[in-house]
Amino acid sequence: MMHACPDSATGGAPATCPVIAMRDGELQRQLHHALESLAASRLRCGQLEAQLQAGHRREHQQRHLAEHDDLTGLFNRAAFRTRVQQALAEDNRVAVLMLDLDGFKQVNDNHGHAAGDEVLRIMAARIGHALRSGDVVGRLGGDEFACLLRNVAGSEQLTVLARKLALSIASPMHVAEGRVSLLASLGMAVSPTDGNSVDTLLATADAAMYRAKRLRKRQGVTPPCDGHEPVSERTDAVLARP
Ligand SMILES: Nc1nc2c(ncn2[C@@H]2O[C@H](COP(=O)(O)OP(=O)(O)OP(=O)(O)O)[C@@H](O)[C@H]2O)c(=O)[nH]1
Repeated sequence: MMHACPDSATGGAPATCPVIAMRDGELQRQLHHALESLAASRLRCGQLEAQLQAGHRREHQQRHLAEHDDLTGLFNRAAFRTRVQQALAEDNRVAVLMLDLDGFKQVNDNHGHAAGDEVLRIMAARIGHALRSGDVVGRLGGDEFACLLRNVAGSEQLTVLARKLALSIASPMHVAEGRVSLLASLGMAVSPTDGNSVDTLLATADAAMYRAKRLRKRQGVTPPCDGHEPVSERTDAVLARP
């Protein structure tokens, strides 16, 4: 059966429309085919979207692995350095606080390596809790941690933080059915006073930390001292300068 359909090209005059002219069965077959293609396309779109999301997840995981320390979940040394670099490019006053546990080796020796791992995880969490939400914490290796503080207001803020950290770290913990109480030696450097590069800031904070450690060892300081004295000395010395 032939149908007439309006044709705008002929000014609305009826014209023969070959598609409509097909048999109803043929139209249904083509409609069915079109719907099948549509369903297949939707399925393919869904599969592509899932593949894309899996790719993004893999990329995110790989980036996370590349930037984070497995044991504590903190930034690793390279990622921490990158954050310091970014902070120096954006902020005037950036402080790096370096921290190394004292006598940590004894934990491994006395309680086992797994207990040592647990202590490192607990210390990482304690350091994170002591900081503001925008601050950055990294584990530079072994029992050495570093904090990056941006928009540092002044020496008082750093002194308060150093004491808070030292006290938090020193509080006893229970691991492997034993009680562990450790101190940490801290050192810090502030830009621009102590330098404007990642290397200088980290090296200055590191040197300050080792001075604090040497001092502590000379003094034979042991827990339950809160361990902040060398830090406040260092803080005052750094921030007293114009
Ligand atoms: N459990 C555990 N131990 C580690 C890890 N990484 C490093 N260590 C150990 O941590 C210790 C760090 O060495 P030191 O800093 O010299 O030990 P310390 O007793 O703290 O010495 P001081 O800093 O001089 O007080 C070494 O014994 C390492 O084997 C780790 O991921 N897990």
